[in-house]
Amino acid sequence: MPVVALVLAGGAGTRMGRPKQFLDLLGLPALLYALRAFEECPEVARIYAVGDGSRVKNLSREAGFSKFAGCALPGEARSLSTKNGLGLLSHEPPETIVLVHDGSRCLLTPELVGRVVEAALSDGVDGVVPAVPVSDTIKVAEEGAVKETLDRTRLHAVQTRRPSPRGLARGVRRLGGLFARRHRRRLARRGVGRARRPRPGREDQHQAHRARRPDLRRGDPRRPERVARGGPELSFRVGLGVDVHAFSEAGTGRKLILGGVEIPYDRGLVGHSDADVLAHAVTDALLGAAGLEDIGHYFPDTDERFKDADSIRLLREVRAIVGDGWEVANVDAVVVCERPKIRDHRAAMRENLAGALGVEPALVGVRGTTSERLGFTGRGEGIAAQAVCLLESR
Ligand SMILES: Nc1ccn([C@@H]2O[C@H](COP(=O)(O)O)[C@@H](O)[C@H]2O)c(=O)n1
Ligand SMILES: C[C@@]1(CO)OP(=O)(O)OP(=O)(O)OC[C@H]1O
Repeated sequence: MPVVALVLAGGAGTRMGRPKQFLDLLGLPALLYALRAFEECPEVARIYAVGDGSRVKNLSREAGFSKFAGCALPGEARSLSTKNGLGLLSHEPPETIVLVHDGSRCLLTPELVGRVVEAALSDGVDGVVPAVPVSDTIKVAEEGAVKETLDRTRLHAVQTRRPSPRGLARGVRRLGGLFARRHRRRLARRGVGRARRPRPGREDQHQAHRARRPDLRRGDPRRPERVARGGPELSFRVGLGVDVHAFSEAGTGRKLILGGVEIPYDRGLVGHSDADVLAHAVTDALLGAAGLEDIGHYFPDTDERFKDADSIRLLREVRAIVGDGWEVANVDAVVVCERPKIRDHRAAMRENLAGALGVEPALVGVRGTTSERLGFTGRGEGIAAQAVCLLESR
């Protein structure tokens, strides 16, 4: 019975901000590992894909793969991509087993593919999913209250999409992919048809962003975030922000704003905006971590729109510019001045900054220090602030 793979590689990576299947993993795109697992599995005769045809084809050619047989365009939804892919299989014999796989699940091994095929070939099986037993305690909660603790001996965490619907190609040819799927579901609702059988998977077969291979532990220089230096493919990025503002003369009525908090003091800081030196340092740290331009690029001090601007609002705008592909792991900031002492305002500052960043205040540190009367901060001429921001890709 022929076995073919259909690798879905057309996702835009909306949640992560870029296509996961092309993330750099030890110098190679994640997708290549998924394709290789099928290439090296003797049971698989051909590999089809859904995605950017020329990119997938080049990847296969450069890797010397011999089984690549064609690529279909992605659809707007995952189900439509699968349908497009299944459309490529019209010339395959009706009894073909189709291994449908998500191309971003790159730690698949030829052995696991082989085990799935073996299970799919056994009698009475309609489909197979690789899964691992759940080791966590799973509770059902409603409105914050625990309702039930599930019996985990019955639970399996499924590691990939439905990989081997036997005869699906035949169904697709006759009925169209979506109908075939709906048809199957209707039968299942009625209790007709055969259940999909979970197949023992391996914990390390998860998607790229959840990879837990024991040989790629944190600190190992081969971990993806370490090897892809400097490029946009890093999983973590750090940024540093530094800012300085001079004190106004006493009695001008200029407010002193730090981290969005108005601090009672006889002098404020001079600036085009509200001169919130702390918010500016955090903003630049965030921009730096995201590999973007600096604060002055987005909010020029020649633009009247930013005259006396609320810098916490500007930080919120920058957080939106950075986008959902990055999660703020944490921020830490230091304010340098002899006076005023900021210790009583730190909690409010952390709350304001965290609110603009869309994270919990616990992830934003703010501390104050003097410069032991040295330098311009020591002479009370102004305030300096520094911040670091760590971003983690989603
Ligand atoms: N602007 C400041 C400066 C200092 N603090 C607090 O005082 C502690 C001691 O500062 P040193 O510079 O003398 O080490 C510092 O750890 C802060 O708790 C402050 O709140 N605001
Ligand atoms: C936010 C802005 C807007 O003019 O604030 P400024 O008060 O000018 O502060 P600075 O830190 O010198 O530069 C950042 C500017 O983009």
